[in-house]
Amino acid sequence: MNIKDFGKLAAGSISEITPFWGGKHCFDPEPLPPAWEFPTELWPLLNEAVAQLMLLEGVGRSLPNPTILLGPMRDREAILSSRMEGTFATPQQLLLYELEPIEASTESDPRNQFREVANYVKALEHADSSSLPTGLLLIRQMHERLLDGVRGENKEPGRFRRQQVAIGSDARFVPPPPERLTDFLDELDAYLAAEDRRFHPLVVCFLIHYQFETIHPFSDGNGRVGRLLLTHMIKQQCSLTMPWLHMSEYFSRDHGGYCNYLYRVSCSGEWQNWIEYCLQGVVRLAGEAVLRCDRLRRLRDEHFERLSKTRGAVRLHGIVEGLYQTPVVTIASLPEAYQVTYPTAKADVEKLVKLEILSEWPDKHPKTYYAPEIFDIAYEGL
Ligand SMILES: Nc1ncnc2c1ncn2[C@@H]1O[C@H](COP(=O)(O)OP(=O)(O)OP(=O)(O)O)[C@@H](O)[C@H]1O
Repeated sequence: MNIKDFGKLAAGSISEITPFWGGKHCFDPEPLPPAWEFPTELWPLLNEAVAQLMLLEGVGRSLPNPTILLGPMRDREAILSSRMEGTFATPQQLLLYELEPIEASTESDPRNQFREVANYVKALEHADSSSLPTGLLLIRQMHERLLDGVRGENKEPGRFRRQQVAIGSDARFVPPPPERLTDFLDELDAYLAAEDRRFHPLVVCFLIHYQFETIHPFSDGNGRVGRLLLTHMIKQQCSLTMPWLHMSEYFSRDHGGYCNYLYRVSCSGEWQNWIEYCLQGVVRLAGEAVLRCDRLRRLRDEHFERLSKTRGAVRLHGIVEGLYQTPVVTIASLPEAYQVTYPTAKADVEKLVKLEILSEWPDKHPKTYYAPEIFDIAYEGL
């Protein structure tokens, strides 16, 4: 860590630590809230971000079935947040792994990565269904789910770190040492539980995201858990009915830029730039999510229109609705989910293929079908 980067306006202090591969200095952040005032020139952007978020909430709430939007958004978040940290799965690999999770046999087996991405989805779902307040216990549970069953050293699911870490192979940033972690985490926990009326709740989420990443409480998974927490906080702090907004898609468009904004807060207290950058992301992503939702809703109407001309439409409706949650099925996966016999499930799939709602995925055994039109909208650009 280049301590010359840290000036008088730094959002914390540099201190000496026991030398390790990343040097002999670390950064101790000041507890939240920062000694910074939200500037009047950011009000129009904040208003626009909140308006876009509320529009997304309205569109989401008006959906006949919220999974139309939530399923694809969760998957996109899991894929992109993991990709930022070098864990890769394509949408196809994620969906097929979820359909049939086969354990990885070695650390280098790519199924390890598919599992981590699938775990990310589970961690999002866990946070959403948990009745725990947003605090350290929930954060540990998210970490536990994220790294559950993943092979590799230093994973320690659900445990705060007991060793020094550094960010980047060049140790560009060194978080506080493990012996001071409890103090920093207790302060963060207290801030999470408090209601800070000095800042808009949406702004509070981004202050906390910075603080969490700067403390870096785990030996692995900090980037992803920080962004899982961010999704959850945006829902909670902004009183959304569902976690509609996920920020990784925005951060991943310029990973270096995102990390630089975080770094500049530490070095020179550049809260304004960080918050402005995040609010711009909210405007952009919420707008994109509204459009995606609109396209999925119109496609759903069109699918139901196609179904209305077919016998057995009521049962097929249920299957098609399920495709908006997960656009991939095997015949064998249907009988239990829809209380039908295997021959009925087979006939249903054949009807959906005829209606061009399902297509067979090439070279898959057992035969696997997916909904190409849903897939293209849900995973566009991934
Ligand atoms: N200068 C910085 N200050 C604070 N946080 C930062 C800084 N630079 C990057 N980060 C955060 O740290 C994350 C990466 O940290 P690191 O490489 O240690 O990941 P990790 O703990 O292995 O987590 P994961 O397994 O999710 O990658 C980034 O995605 C970003 O959220």
